[in-house]
Amino acid sequence: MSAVNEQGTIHKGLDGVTVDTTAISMVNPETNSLTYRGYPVQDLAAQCGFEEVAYLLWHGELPTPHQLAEQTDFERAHRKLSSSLVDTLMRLPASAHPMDTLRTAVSILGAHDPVEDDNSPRSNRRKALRLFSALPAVVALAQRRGRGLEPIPARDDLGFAENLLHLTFGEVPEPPVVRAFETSLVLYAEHSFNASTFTSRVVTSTLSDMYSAVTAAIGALKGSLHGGANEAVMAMLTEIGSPDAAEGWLADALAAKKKIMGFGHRVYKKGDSRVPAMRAALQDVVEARGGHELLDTYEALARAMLREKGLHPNLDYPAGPAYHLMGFDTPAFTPIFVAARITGWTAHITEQFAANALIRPLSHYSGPAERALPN
Ligand SMILES: CC(=O)SCCNC(=O)CCNC(=O)[C@H](O)C(C)(C)COP(=O)(O)OP(=O)(O)OC[C@H]1O[C@@H](n2cnc3c(N)ncnc32)[C@H](O)[C@@H]1OP(=O)(O)O
Ligand SMILES: O=C([O-])CC(=O)C(=O)O
Repeated sequence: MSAVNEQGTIHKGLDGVTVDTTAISMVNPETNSLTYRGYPVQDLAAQCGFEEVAYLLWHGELPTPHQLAEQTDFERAHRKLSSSLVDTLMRLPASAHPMDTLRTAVSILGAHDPVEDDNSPRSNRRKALRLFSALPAVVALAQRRGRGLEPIPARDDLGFAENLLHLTFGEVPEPPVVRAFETSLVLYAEHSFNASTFTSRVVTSTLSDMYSAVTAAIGALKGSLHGGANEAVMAMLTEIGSPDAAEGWLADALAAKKKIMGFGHRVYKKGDSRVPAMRAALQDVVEARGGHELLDTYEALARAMLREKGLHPNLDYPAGPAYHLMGFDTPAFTPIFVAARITGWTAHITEQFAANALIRPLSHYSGPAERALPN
């Protein structure tokens, strides 16, 4: 929504404002499409591993086998968290949300990086890979801790997605579940100037460091209007309970002026480009694991929402129930989003450093006119 006053147009929420260029991804709401460096995201999800997509986002091209092997060697060698980091994370209050654990972990990783203040492209490339490598162990630690379990060691014979699943569950699930999980990582990896990515670019624009920018981005992603919606979707579907209850539940929620989690989007108005691929991945998980009633509830609510509000699901809508059926506890959902989006965030931080301008918008003052202090 924008409003004009004597000081110019106010673009509340920066709605519709183009603030910079990016060569990383393109969201096209007219065609409901999303490309990473020119490649349609659904093609990447179908044909590429998450590590290749990470390389593409960082470097602009898909890797050669040699380039991928180099990246994989680094990633597998840096999966282990230091014992002091594990001790600190395990001492956080049991009530801490896993997103707080992740935010703290990134902050500590920054404090322990010996060249933290060097913002050269080479150094930032190393930092991005270091975060990418370490985050699965933090995601898994947070979920296991919630279940009263100790962390377990990474397996360096497994790919990124399989290793994250192994670290969480102590075993690698059946191939359809692994594929569905990897699809979700590819779909979650990048989405232009969304709120958390923009946050990371704002922090970067002051010439701060990558760890600070990522720490801030995690905070922005946690909110339920952004990444936190995948957790809120699961809470909502659980509360609805059955397909028959969806219509009545929605009528009550809309009458109470509630936002329905997992629906609507700032940019897409005709449907989120990533939903068809994630809906298919959810179907695969249901076929492998059961959950037909949950899927029917999902469909019943989506139908009612389209009819009542004309709103389509966003990526968080299928991702929430898919993660639930894979066995993740709900508070692990947004942390998984972080483990995927670290690729997009760090690509944007690097792009921002390469052509930086301090991000500092204006505001229209609406407080009292200038006045004298009381005597
Ligand atoms: C990966 C991601 O981050 S995707 C986004 C995840 N977030 C969610 O799923 C949370 C639920 N969705 C929403 O809150 C919104 O759709 C947002 C925040 C994603 C986008 O919001 P905006 O672009 O600011 O649109 P805004 O909130 O102004 O909505 C426009 C209208 O649609 C309505 N609307 C939009 N989304 C919803 C929703 N999920 N439930 C109910 N009404 C909605 C608004 O109430 C508003 O109606 P009004 O004009 O009568 O007041
Ligand atoms: O683009 C947005 O505003 C939110 C979103 O879908 C994402 O970050 O993946």
